Amino acid sequence: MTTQTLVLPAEWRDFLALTKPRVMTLVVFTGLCGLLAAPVAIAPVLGFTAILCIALGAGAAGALNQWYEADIDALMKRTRGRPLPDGRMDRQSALHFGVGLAAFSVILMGLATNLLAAAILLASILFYVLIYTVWLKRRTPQNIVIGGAAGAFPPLIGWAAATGSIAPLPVLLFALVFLWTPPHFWSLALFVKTDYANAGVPMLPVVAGERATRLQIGLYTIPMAIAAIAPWALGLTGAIYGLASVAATAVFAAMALQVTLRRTGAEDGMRPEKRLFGYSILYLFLLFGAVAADRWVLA
Ligand code: HEM
Ligand SMILES: CC(C)=CCC/C(C)=C/CC/C(C)=C/COP(=O)(O)OP(=O)(O)O
Repeated sequence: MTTQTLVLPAEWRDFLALTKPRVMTLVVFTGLCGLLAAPVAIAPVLGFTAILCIALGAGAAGALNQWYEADIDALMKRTRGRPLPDGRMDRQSALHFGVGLAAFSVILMGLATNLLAAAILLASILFYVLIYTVWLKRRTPQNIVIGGAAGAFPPLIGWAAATGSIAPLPVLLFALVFLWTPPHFWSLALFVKTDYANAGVPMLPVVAGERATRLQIGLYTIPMAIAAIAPWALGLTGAIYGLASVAATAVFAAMALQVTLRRTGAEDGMRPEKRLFGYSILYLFLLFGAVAADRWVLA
């Protein structure tokens, strides 16, 4: 299989895989909801273009991330089937694809909407590729705390595309995704710890151990919950978001508390950790859906 694929040119499916399409659906959704929550109606064609640019920019960032880390991806079970470590694509194609797509997305964003949206899009691509992937990921277990900011920019980009400015609501949505990232990632890291240890990536459970990681999940959930409920508490959103954020955050907090209080997950195959990780994704979909619904359903 590998010998045959080595001589084949990469297929479009491999280029698609390079963009990490599953993770990026939520990134794009938060951008879309940031755009929809803005108090001005953007022309549909421009709104669509802005979201397309976020998708292409996020995809470009994913491709450049895979270009840079083909070596560690080859060492992890979860990632070794990706186009580069599996030998289905050469590194130069991935680099050209990533740089080309990044440039295209930022330029198109600037032309279709405004410079502020284009600048934040460029900053998030650079942040994910340079700050997270190249600089922090292999050096410190705080990699995802700082680097995670990259994934929190899309609501700001969406809002900026619609309004040309930023405001308290998208800043709080940025804070929500920023503070959500540690519990999201560390709950997963608890059950794929061996993979990271094998690849020599200093993720928190590898470096500080399981107990410390569980505690950090619990600790980050507190400011995350405050950021989640703040938009409603401050009167920036309405009842739909208020109800959704309080209910969904209570469930998140209960799950995170369970994970925090356990000493080990050895006896049940890390079921609560897997449940928290899965729910973390649904949680952001729910909250961002509610922000947009509040503006459009109750308008
Ligand atoms: C530095 C920050 C983050 C790290 C290290 C991280 C890491 C991961 C990893 C390793 C996975 C496993 C599955 C896979 O590779 O497909 C995953 C899944 C996922 N992440 Fe994150 N993540 C981060 C931030 C985010 C952000 C900001 C979002 C969206 C707003 C997000 C959305 C998702 C989604 C939707 C999945 C599930 C994908 C699937 O169904 O396969 N992540 N994340
Ligand atoms: C332009 C824009 C909006 C960019 C957003 C990019 C971004 C921060 C996306 C979410 C984070 C993500 C895919 C983390 C994967 O971590 P990893 O790279 O360590 O995962 P891996 O081990 O699966 O490669």
